[in-house]
Amino acid sequence: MPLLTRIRGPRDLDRLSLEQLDQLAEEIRTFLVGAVSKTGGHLGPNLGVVELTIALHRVFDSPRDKVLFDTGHQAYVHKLLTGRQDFSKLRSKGGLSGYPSRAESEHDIIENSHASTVLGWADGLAKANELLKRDSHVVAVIGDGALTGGMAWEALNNIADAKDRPLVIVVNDNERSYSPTIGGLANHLATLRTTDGYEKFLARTREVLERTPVVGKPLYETLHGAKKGLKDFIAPQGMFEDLGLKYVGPIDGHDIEALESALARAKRFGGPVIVHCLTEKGRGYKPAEQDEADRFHGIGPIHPDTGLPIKAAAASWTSVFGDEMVKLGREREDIVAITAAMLHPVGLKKFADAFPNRVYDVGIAEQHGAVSAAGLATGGLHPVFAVYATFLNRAFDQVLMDVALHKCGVTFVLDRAGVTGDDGASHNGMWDMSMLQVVPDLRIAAPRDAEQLRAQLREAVDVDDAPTVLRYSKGVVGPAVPAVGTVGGMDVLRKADAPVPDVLLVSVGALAPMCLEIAGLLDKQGISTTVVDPRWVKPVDEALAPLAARHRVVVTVEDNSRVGGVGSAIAQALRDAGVDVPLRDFGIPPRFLDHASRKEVMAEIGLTAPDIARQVTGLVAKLDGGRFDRTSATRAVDSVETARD
Ligand SMILES: Cc1ncc(C[n+]2csc(CCOP(=O)(O)OP(=O)(O)O)c2C)c(N)n1
Ligand SMILES: CC(=O)[C@@H](O)[C@H](O)COP(=O)(O)O
Ligand SMILES: [Mg+2]
Repeated sequence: MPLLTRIRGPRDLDRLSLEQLDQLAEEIRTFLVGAVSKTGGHLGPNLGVVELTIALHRVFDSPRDKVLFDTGHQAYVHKLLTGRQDFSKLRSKGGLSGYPSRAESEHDIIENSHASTVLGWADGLAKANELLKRDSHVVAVIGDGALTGGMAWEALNNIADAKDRPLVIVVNDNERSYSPTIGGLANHLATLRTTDGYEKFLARTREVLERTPVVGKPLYETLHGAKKGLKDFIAPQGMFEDLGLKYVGPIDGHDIEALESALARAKRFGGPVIVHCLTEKGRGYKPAEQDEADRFHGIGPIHPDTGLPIKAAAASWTSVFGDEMVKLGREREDIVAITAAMLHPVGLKKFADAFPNRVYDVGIAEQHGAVSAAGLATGGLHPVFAVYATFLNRAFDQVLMDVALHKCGVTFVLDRAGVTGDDGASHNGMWDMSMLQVVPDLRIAAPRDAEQLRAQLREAVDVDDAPTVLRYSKGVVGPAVPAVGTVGGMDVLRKADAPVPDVLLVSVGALAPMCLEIAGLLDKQGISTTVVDPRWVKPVDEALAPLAARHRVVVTVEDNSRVGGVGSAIAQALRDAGVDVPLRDFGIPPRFLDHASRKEVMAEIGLTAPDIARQVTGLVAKLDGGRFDRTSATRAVDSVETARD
């Protein structure tokens, strides 16, 4: 990589000729395939923005000028050009983040990997530049998928209002989110893509007319002056133009010279301007180009020559959900599915194949998805909105005020709940069970294994007068964890072998195997433990308080924030029931977690069996300091119904 290794910062690009820039682009593609095939990551999106990112850093002067990326999954090339070329530990602990990171570089601004926020950031930065009279440009790169998000349009509405506030918006249009981008906007962009750009027409006309003596120049001026009508006729740009935004394009997003020319013009424009670039996701790497599903949007480690995964996919929580949805779809015609531009990742592809007119891809528009679900439910259907837990954050008010307030039977299935790890802070599904605790009548289930996922999904879709939520982890589904009894609606996973058990351990969702391991470790300390799985964690099961009263201490373990999570809700339920048994809640601390593997993050935050067992042992030891009279406790064992044969 003779050229790439010589690029230590964006200014090193200035001395390269066009031929060398094309060579650099090839070197970057080779680098990306070689590096990301080892680590996994967003190969497709980054292969699509090689020339675009080179041109951006040639025309704009980062970090004085701010180069912003929406979602940030397509910022690998930006990292390569801004002094970060060691991708050996990409997305791993201590290695480069898979997204922009302020800790890594002054060239990075937005770390949030939630889509459709870049234009808001750009609007704010442009306003600050204007007010502080700062000589700095703002250029925001937003994908056609992210442009389907409502926040992008809220920002555009503001940006278009300030005709003299410089701001360059680059639409990176590769016609896809994961799947082909949907909706009216996508169709409009397609119109812009397919017509021969007005700019090209004008450039050609100027050439001809300037060679035409006498009438040529005035005629050109007239033509240029009639731009609105002319533009709509030659290259309908209605939407952006009608918003008052200057539109430049469509530009070949793989032609560095054309890109630089368009970006330079946009930079000089002195107001808000959109540069519409046509790119190809996965460009230059056949396996990605030929990947119909999502052009290698996000991959695990692969064989670089074939693009085939190194590890075969094992049964995941997602696949268990997807298969059960197909069965449900056959049994109940009222069941419909919603996805926010993530049909495959949330496991709805099979449902879509089986029931093509009963699945709605709303684009990257989770808020709309939730409100639309309220409409679907009110219209007599039962929508199942499958979405990553962290992406539901932005639809909180819609869940509260549209779905719950109107008692709509909507089921939200939250994939990637809990610590996800390598996608960094904004991808952990660590807020859902806190956020949703405050939604009246909403019920939350946290399945511990595949059988419980199937069962709880069926229970959820049977509720037609309130929202229900299922949440489960990323990746391979855990081992089957059978119940040995029940108490109320809760499953007993392990009965204490003492008449007055020490610990009632409340295990939430997929952490059941770890909780059983904790109980085993406590056994070795002579501490007896009952392990229960509430199954439905909201509302708190009525049998929990009386059961707690028969133990010396309650311990809750959840893959959610400690703040306002299940542990907090159970503590409140015990207080309300007048049961003052000490409670210790284990969960994710309320802080942003740096990227690392899930296992590493869980260890870092102490959500491991040894860590928890150690703390519980200390707790019980304190109780044994004489504060607790064992004889006063009644027998707990008989309160557990013996397991059905
Ligand atoms: C709020 C939100 N919902 C969903 C996602 C998951 N997601 C990440 S990238 C992506 C597709 C983005 O498409 P586009 O903006 O066109 O970028 P491209 O990958 O095509 O470059 C989606 C849906 C997200 N990051 N944020
Ligand atoms: C950038 C983005 O939000 C998605 O591509 C996300 O990285 C996917 O995560 P999974 O790999 O867990 O599906
Ligand atoms: Mg796209």
